[in-house]
Amino acid sequence: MLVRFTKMHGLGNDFMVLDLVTQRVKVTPKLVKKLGDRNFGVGFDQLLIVEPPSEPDIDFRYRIFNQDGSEVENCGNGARCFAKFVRDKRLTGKSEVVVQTANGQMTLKIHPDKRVEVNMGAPILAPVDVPFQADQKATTYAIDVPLSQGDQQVELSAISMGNPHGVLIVDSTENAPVETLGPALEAHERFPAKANIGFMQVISRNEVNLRVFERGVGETIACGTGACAAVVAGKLRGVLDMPVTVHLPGGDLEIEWHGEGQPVIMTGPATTVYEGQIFV
Ligand SMILES: N[C@@H](CCC[C@H](N)C(=O)O)C(=O)O
Repeated sequence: MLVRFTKMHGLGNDFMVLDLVTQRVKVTPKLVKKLGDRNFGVGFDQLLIVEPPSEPDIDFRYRIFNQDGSEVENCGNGARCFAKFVRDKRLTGKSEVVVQTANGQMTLKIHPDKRVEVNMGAPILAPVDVPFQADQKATTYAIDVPLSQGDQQVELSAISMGNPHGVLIVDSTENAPVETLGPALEAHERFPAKANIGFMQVISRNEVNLRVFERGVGETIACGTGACAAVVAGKLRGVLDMPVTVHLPGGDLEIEWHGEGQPVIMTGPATTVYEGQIFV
């Protein structure tokens, strides 16, 4: 069967977007892995699926698969591309749409300057809901990380933006041990659903550098939910004021969060690369 798709990116975090409002495809982990292969398929960090809503107050259902075939709860950069996609494909005439993810709702708003603002909802801080194994809620947790050269202790904040994140503060993102600590923490036993791991360098109270080792992918050049989790961690740790510019290897995001119970607002670009068709 020939399937239409669009290749997009949000600051270089790249996506294959499938419209399952007007076409039918059985999406399996095996198919996702095949399509996500950068040598034998289309290649992407995440596959984004646009589906009709299951409730009347929602515009679309938004599903996300990592390159390794796992279905996940959220993708921030993908959300901005989702908004551009449904407008460009005339699946909606609205410039503000409400989407349903596996873990909640998000509102996506296209600005006149074409940047997309996403209301990501309130971060989840209770360890059991991240999920993160801890006796009680804290701003940071000290955890032992088994590495081939011996155990290392790190301090991290455990935050869910619908999907689980661990955020570490480092002196410099350039020299951060992303390749070693990233995979070890992603699969750490205290994150039972695994986690995305962010390495944040605080430049000033309104500016940070960030690298993210993404669950199910590896290091990507931008992670939207990772940027939101990092800003939440920085505010909880008393080192950031709002708004915050997050410099990721692929470009900048503007993030705002005003405290517990409040939604995180993320604003940034969404880009279409090309349209394609592939036999599945
Ligand atoms: N690239 C993303 C996050 C995608 C999902 C993540 N890898 C997970 O497994 O939770 C973003 O921009 O937020």
